[in-house]
Amino acid sequence: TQSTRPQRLLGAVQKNATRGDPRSVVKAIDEFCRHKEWAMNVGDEKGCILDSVVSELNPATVLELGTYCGYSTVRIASLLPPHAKLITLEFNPDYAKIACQVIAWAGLEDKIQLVEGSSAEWIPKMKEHFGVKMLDLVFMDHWKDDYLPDTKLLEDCGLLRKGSVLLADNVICPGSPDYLKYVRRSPRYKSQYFRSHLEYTKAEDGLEKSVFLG
Ligand SMILES: O=C(NC/C=C/[C@H]1O[C@@H](n2cnc3cncnc32)[C@H](O)[C@@H]1O)c1cc([N+](=O)[O-])cc(O)c1O
Ligand SMILES: [Mg+2]
Repeated sequence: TQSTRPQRLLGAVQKNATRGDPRSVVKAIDEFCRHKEWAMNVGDEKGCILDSVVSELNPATVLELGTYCGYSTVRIASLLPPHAKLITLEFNPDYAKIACQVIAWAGLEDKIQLVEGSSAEWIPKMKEHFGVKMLDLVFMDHWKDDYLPDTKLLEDCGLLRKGSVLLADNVICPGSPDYLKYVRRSPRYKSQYFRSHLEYTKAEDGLEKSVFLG
């Protein structure tokens, strides 16, 4: 039977990356996507912006929406301090299976909790189920139409505190216009656009970093 692109991406990790070395896993995926098959990872260029936001924030609790193959999951988790936790939500079981193996190859299972399920279902369960008090960082990279409703859900569930950071991928391409308008207009956020390019291409894209002001 035919393999899927995520399966081929995992194969490239297992072939070219060193077990337990997250940076080699990130590199292997970027090489695969740049030279073999494009895939919707945040990628190396926007990934550097992601790295700088994570490193500067030094978050204890991170939520990622949309794991896909686990590229940004591994990228973020490799920069977290010792007792920090990253919870990542993925509702496609096939993608979740691949991401789980990519995370294991990177040796980051102890820092990452991969949950197979939807943001709508699991955001309201964050506190009771994971003992999460507040989220320091939310990385949004799931369906672009869900960025805004999920942001409002995070607010309503009391998961954001003064200083919590929302970092959204693809605010230009494919774009999330309603989300962008909301965070840029709302007095409750201080928003900043980091201009970059769509992963592995020359098209414009960027990340929007929005600090919740409480
Ligand atoms: O469409 C894009 N991303 C959508 C990503 C979606 C991923 O998040 C999961 N998901 C969705 N709602 C969910 C709710 N809850 C959990 N997982 C969820 C999907 O199963 C998928 O794994 C995209 C597209 C391009 N592009 O150039 O076309 C570039 C990018 O960087 C992109 O991120
Ligand atoms: Mg993306």
